[in-house]
Amino acid sequence: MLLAIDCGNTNTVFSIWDGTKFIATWRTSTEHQRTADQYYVWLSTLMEFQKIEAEITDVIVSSTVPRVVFNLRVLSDRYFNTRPWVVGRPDCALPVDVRVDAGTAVGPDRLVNTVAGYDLYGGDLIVVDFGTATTFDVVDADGAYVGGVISPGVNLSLEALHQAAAALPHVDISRPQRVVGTNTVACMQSGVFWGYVGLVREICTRIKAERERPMKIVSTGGLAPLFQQSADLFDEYEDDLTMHGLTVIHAYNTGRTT
Ligand SMILES: Nc1ncnc2c1ncn2[C@@H]1O[C@H](COP(=O)(O)OP(=O)(O)OP(=O)(O)O)[C@@H](O)[C@H]1O
Ligand SMILES: CC(C)(CO)[C@@H](O)C(=O)NCCC(=O)O
Ligand SMILES: [K+]
Repeated sequence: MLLAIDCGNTNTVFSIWDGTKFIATWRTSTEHQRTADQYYVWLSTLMEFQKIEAEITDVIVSSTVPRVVFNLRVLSDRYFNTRPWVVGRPDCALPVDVRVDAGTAVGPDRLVNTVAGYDLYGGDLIVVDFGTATTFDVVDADGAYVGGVISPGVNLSLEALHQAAAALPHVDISRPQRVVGTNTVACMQSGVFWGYVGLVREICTRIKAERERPMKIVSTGGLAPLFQQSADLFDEYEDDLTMHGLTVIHAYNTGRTT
């Protein structure tokens, strides 16, 4: 079975893929100090607890944090006796082209989202991922990643207000009832929530205009459903787009589904 690891700047997600479905998914915070042994203790405890008797034969990693890759490699070598596929490394081929300025190291999560989006919906796509940053990945008609947009993430925006202004509290995002807030928290939520609705709509409209063609918009990431409720921002929502992309890239490189 395949262990797929999606390491973001905030959270790292581990999923086990049996060739047709994910049989388990676990999330932990991303910490580059965590060693291979620590990962294994954590993983094996959860597997035991959930009575999952999966024999991991393959590992694939997408990491936006370069420093964690070393320990994930050791985890794979030492405990699963397999060399991991690492997205973005030359020996891990992608089923799509990457057409960007020379020397640009595109975030592996964005490449994986591109592959996943193209696999599920075909080309001429905008993939919007609400993670630490909110990214827009533009997928050409032939599936190529051709660039995109990086915006500050929703939680990051709220946190920045709290960090920079002495009187602004820590606030969690939610959809405010009204635009005009009558207390500090409501004012902050309104600014970020409705500001974000506008940001997403404006960026997608401009991408479509710049490319002069209709494009399907696919959203993913923890906060995507919150924004989908409020307006017709997206055509599709996928809760585990990145994980799906990892299985596609693994199959492309090995010729096996698991
Ligand atoms: N209704 C909600 N309100 C606040 N936060 C939410 C809500 N729903 C999901 N989340 C948050 O969304 C996050 C999941 O998003 P996702 O995994 O896409 O990105 P991330 O882990 O924050 O970022 P990265 O992938 O860059 O590490 C979780 O941290 C969770 O706290
Ligand atoms: C933008 C993030 C942080 C989103 O996770 C990640 O994709 C990244 O670190 N990207 C590198 C720069 C780029 O994608 O062009
Ligand atoms: K993510």
